[in-house]
This record gives sequence, structure tokens and C-alpha cells, in this order.
Amino acid sequence: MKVNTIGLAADHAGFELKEILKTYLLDKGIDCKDFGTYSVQSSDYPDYAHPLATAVENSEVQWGISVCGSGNGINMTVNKHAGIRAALCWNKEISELARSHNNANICSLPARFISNDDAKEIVDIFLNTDFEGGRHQRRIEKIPC
Ligand SMILES: O=C(CO)[C@H](O)[C@H](O)[C@H](O)COP(=O)(O)O
Repeated sequence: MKVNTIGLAADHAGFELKEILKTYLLDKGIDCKDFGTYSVQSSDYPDYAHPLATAVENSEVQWGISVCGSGNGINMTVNKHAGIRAALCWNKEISELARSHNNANICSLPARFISNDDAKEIVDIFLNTDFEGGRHQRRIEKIPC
């Protein structure tokens, strides 16, 4: 699938990895929209997670990447949005399954627990794996409550 615009969001713990990934994606010719944060100053992940999730829901960006220290806080927040299926992707296999089985539209990353190179590989796989559909489509249709 051709990747269009990717939205990025992080708190202070994820800021540096977000910046690295933004440069990495821009170098590949992928447009990025950065929803913050913009420094390592202590911040609250929901302030950046909600705008990212809204942009994905509105198709302002195709997919999102959300980063905090453990990945949990920002992942929980974006998943509060009805149109979001965010997956905490802490290795390559989980990232592939997040797309192929769950049609995830936000890749959440734990900046304090993975290397920058691992994060790049995880993102590459996320962006290049197609959803399988079939039985998985039936299952994701049962997620909303
Ligand atoms: O929300 C989190 C935990 O699920 C994130 O990992 C945050 O980045 C982390 O809590 C920030 O911690 P800090 O002590 O305020 O740097």
C-alpha cells in the first residue's frame, strides 16, 4: 500500500524517538504531520494523543505513530477514540500482526524499552504490511461497543 501522510505524537519520554522517526520517514519521502510534543520538557501524553487520534479518524493523516515511555499511556488514550485501533508494537512480529490481523491504524511505541533501530524496523513493517481481512475483518467489526 502506498503510504500517504503519517501523524506523529509523543510525550517528553517519546520526543527524541518521535524526532528520529520523523526524519527517517521524511527521508523516505513520506509526509509527516507532527502533533507534538516539541521538547523533552515534562508533558502529558493525552495532550498530543487526542489530536493525533482525531486526525486519523478524520483521514487528515493515513496512519499514526504514538510514542511515550512505556507506550501504554499514549496507546490507552488514542484507543478511547471510536475510529482508532492502536497497537503497542514492541517488536517486529507484533507490528506485523497489528496490521495483518488487527488492521491497526496507530502504531504505539515504548521509547524507553526499544532501540531507535528497532523502532525504525517496527515502523517499516507496520507501514508495509497489508490487512488480511477475512476472519479478521469479522473480528474487528465486533470491537466497537
Ligand atoms: O504514560 C506512560 C506510562 O504508561 C508513559 O510511559 C509516560 O511517558 C511516563 O509515565 C512518563 O514518566 P515520567 O516519570 O513523567 O517521565
